[in-house]
Amino acid sequence: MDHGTVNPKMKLQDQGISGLGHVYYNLLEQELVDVAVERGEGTLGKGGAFLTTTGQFTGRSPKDKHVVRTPSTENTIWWDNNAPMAPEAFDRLYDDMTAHMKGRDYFVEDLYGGADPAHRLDVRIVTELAWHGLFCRHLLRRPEVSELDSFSPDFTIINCPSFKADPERHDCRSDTVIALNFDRKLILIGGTEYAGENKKSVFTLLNYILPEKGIMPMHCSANHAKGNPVDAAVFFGLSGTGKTTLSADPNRVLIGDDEHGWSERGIFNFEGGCYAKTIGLDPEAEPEIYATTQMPHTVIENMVFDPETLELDFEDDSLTANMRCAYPLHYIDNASETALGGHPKNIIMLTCDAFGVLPPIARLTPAQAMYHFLSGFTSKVAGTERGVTEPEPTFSTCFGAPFMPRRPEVYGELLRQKIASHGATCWLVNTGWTGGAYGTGSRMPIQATRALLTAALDGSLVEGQFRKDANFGFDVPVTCAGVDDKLLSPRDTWADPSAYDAQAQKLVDMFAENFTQYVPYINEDVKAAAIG
Ligand SMILES: Nc1ncnc2c1ncn2[C@@H]1O[C@H](COP(=O)(O)OP(=O)(O)O)[C@@H](O)[C@H]1O
Ligand SMILES: C=C(OP(=O)(O)O)C(=O)O
Ligand SMILES: [Mn+2]
Repeated sequence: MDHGTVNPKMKLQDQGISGLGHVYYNLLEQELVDVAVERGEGTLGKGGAFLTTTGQFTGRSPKDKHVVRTPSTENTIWWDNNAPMAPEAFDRLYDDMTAHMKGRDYFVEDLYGGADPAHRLDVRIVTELAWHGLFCRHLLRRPEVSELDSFSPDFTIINCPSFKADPERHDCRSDTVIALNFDRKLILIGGTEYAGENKKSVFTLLNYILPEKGIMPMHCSANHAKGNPVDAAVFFGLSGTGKTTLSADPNRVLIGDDEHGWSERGIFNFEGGCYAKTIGLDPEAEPEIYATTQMPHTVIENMVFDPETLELDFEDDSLTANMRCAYPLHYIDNASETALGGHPKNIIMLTCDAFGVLPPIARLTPAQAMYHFLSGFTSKVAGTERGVTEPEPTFSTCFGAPFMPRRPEVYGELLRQKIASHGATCWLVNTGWTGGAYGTGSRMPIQATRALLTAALDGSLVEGQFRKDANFGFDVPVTCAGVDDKLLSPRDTWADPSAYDAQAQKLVDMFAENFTQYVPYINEDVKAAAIG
């Protein structure tokens, strides 16, 4: 087999990493699939997809993620949210990991994050698993072949699942570790095969770097109106709230499904691909995403399949509810070629409310938007983090606390300024429960969410009538084409309205208690928008 398509001038030994077995530089998708199958990392699936499992960990390990504490990060990192690691411990981790790597084969992919050339970050990913290289080629962005020869990474990520960290030596919590060192421009990942750690560590990196350039990094999906990139929308949301599902809208152009920046020029995707959950994926409701599961090189992670027919089982969650497929953006028919959009006209904050209290959509004033952005109320859904087995209500600030190295107000202030300068309309959308809490009610019908979003984005919803919500103070439409009026009034969807009132009051109190931490940092208008 002809390995190594583009050998960059800068090799791993030029970065001080030597003694490895064979190093494969910048293999392309088909070669990575072939090598991965040859090495027994997985199975060739229908249509040329690659099927694999990740063993013990099938979701992120947020508690094992560390940031190295040095004079340069001491005052910039939000230490309440990011576990520190001593620089000497990181140095030992690096030495031990690179010693462990000796004699083993590795895959290097030179890629970048950020579709806007002015703000892109060149990242070298060194992986022990060939299919992690493939995953990163899908999820990150690919330089032109002509750029590879002179590629010089701004940051290097080493992902070595067979390496087990030692909490004593490495100042970490378990044998799984994700360690970000902003001074040494290195990220080390060990002890987990879950591919999502790769992309979310690049995201965390960009969340650290971009605010200093005045760019708002966002845990959101994005799309724009057909033929009109200026009419863009972003959909903030923690994992499982519907970013990927709702941004793939046959009537709009997909910019990206998970991570974007908002600069003075508009929005840009950080990534080049999508990472969709496949549990219960319905070919009728989600035809675009469904189709990718049988396309060449798509990575199918932790799905049960029939070994004879290779038929995927979209219902069997015995490995995890967080089963996934990863594919490049262009696998979705109506994806943007540039991955760029204008300043968003609409900002949607997705919340998966397991209490069944919040309405399916509400319009927010800029101050209310800031309140909800800092609060980040939603649920952790099953499987996306270790130990989560049913929807677990949480306040995840910026709708992505696990990926925010800086204090929430840093991101909040950037968003506030951008909304004020560009006049976006803001919405809160509940994709969680209706008719009762998790256990008694049901998940919000996707068709209803889609109809509400269509009306919000085409401008028709703002033209209609609204009621002010007694508990939360935001405006809720009373009617919308294609949606049962009753659904818009959550109290009426509950069998027992007084039980709704009690649950709503509980949620109001939770909001109030959670928000006290932000009060010292916010403007008067946001204080006035506070709930409870
Ligand atoms: N009303 C709804 N809106 C969005 N997603 C929904 C809704 N009801 C159920 N779902 C399911 O919730 C999951 C959302 O996951 P996904 O779109 O991957 O979220 P994210 O990209 O934010 O992690 C999908 O499995 C989707 O089918
Ligand atoms: C990959 C992830 O992101 P999301 O579920 O938001 O797509 C994750 O949270 O591990
Ligand atoms: Mn997603």
